[in-house]
Amino acid sequence: MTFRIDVVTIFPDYLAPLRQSLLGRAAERGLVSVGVHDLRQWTDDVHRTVDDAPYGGGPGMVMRPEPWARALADVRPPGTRLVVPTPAGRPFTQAVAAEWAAEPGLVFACGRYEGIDQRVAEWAAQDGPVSEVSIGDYVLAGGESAVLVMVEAVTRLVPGVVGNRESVEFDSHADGLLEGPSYTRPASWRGLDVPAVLLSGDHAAVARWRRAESLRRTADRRPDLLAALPEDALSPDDRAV
Ligand SMILES: N#Cc1ccccc1Cn1ccc2ccc(-c3cc(N)[nH]n3)cc21
Repeated sequence: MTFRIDVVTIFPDYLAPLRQSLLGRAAERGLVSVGVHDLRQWTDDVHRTVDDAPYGGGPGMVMRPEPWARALADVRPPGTRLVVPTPAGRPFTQAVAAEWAAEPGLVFACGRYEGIDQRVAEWAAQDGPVSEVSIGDYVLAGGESAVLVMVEAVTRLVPGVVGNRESVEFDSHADGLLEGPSYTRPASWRGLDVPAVLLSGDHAAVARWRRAESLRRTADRRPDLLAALPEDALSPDDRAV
């Protein structure tokens, strides 16, 4: 089953990286297919206008609803989730990425200016789920960068895309915690040594150490994640860290 991704934008070249590396190989293998569409294709004036002044006044311009409705009617398979990046969205998280990776595909609407007329999201909800999401608490100039981030996070979770399943199952955030530190050769480098337990060959001790480091790092850098863990997520050993 091919995971289908369509992106509608006024800057199609911005999405060129979607053809590279991991996603490129996944596309060649038929696991993922990507379509990028220029919104201006669905305008009907000589200037190919996609924006207009905001009702109620205020700075900047807002994207007109009609070109979006025409584009989505052509591009979006019925029932496919429409993802609209926005600074005012719900947080996009690893859990959301995993949820979406199990669906048949996604359509992304990349806004620019001050965003897209809100009625587009309302209208689109008639034909399937609509998710207005934020990739972080900062304001970008448009949705394209957010789409590159989300496509990368979602497609690496599509079965078969990442060869070694373990490398995604032990991701940061996969278990609600940050992953701990990683090391490789040499064992001693510029006076800095790899923690001895990792050289011990004692797999149980390594697993305990890694869990402790993950908890320690999460408590230090993201106490909010620790607080959000379900009650039964931490063992007595965990609480001793
Ligand atoms: N909307 C809006 C907006 C509102 C005020 C000022 C500037 C913009 C720019 N903009 C237009 C489209 C668009 C899409 C996504 C983001 C976005 C997502 C995250 N997580 N940060 N920023 C921003 C976007």
